[in-house]
Amino acid sequence: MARDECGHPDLDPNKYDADEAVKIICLGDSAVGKSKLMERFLLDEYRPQQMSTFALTLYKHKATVGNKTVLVDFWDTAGQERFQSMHPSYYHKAHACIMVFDVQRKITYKNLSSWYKELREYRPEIPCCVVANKIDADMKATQRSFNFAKKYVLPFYFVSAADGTNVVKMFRETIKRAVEYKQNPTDFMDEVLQELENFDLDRTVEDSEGDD
Ligand SMILES: Nc1nc2c(ncn2[C@@H]2O[C@H](COP(=O)(O)OP(=O)(O)OP(=O)(O)O)[C@@H](O)[C@H]2O)c(=O)[nH]1
Ligand SMILES: [Mg+2]
Repeated sequence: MARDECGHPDLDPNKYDADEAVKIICLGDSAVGKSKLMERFLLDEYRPQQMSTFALTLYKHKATVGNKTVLVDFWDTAGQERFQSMHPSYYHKAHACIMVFDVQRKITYKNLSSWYKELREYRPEIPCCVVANKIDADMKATQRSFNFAKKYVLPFYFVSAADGTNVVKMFRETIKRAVEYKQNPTDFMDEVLQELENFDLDRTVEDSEGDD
């Protein structure tokens, strides 16, 4: 696979006429609705059939944050029945994470701690949010309290991929946080990467100025 200057295969903002590029990953047990949420946001479409994600699906999306055009790479993978580790490359250089559970299946909420633990092993500092999906099927769920998000001070959303409740809001806020993180990383390695990217950009500008 071709690698670009940011080190991501295909995540080169110049190629897509964007000012910035971010990678957002999605975690959670199988069948919690990760793929349906992406479909709802990206295609404004919801097909109710069950089809588990096989390996990896990548979606590209152009967003606007402030006055900047942002290229977003969404990574969607199958959540598996029991918790199993993701391949480290899934986490590699991610700028934000969406963690999903199904309000109708308690086990998927319980398993958030395993997902979160693994996320923090690879990406200790990136923004992460917790998403309670399928509230259309259980409206009472919104009255229950889910303390996981409070415990780790993470934004929390009640959503429905089926009827669209809160989906756009959740994705937009996550994209914004991903961009903020990329521009002001708090993880040492990410700071270095951002410096290198800025350095490359400066050099490109200087090079093109030299051409005149
Ligand atoms: N009622 C309801 N059902 C939903 C909602 N979102 C997803 N589903 C259903 O839940 C099932 C699983 O959805 P997927 O999006 O495929 O789940 P996933 O998390 O991507 O699953 P894996 O790819 O196996 O990890 C499908 O049958 C969907 O129709 C929702 O908001 N409400
Ligand atoms: Mg899926």
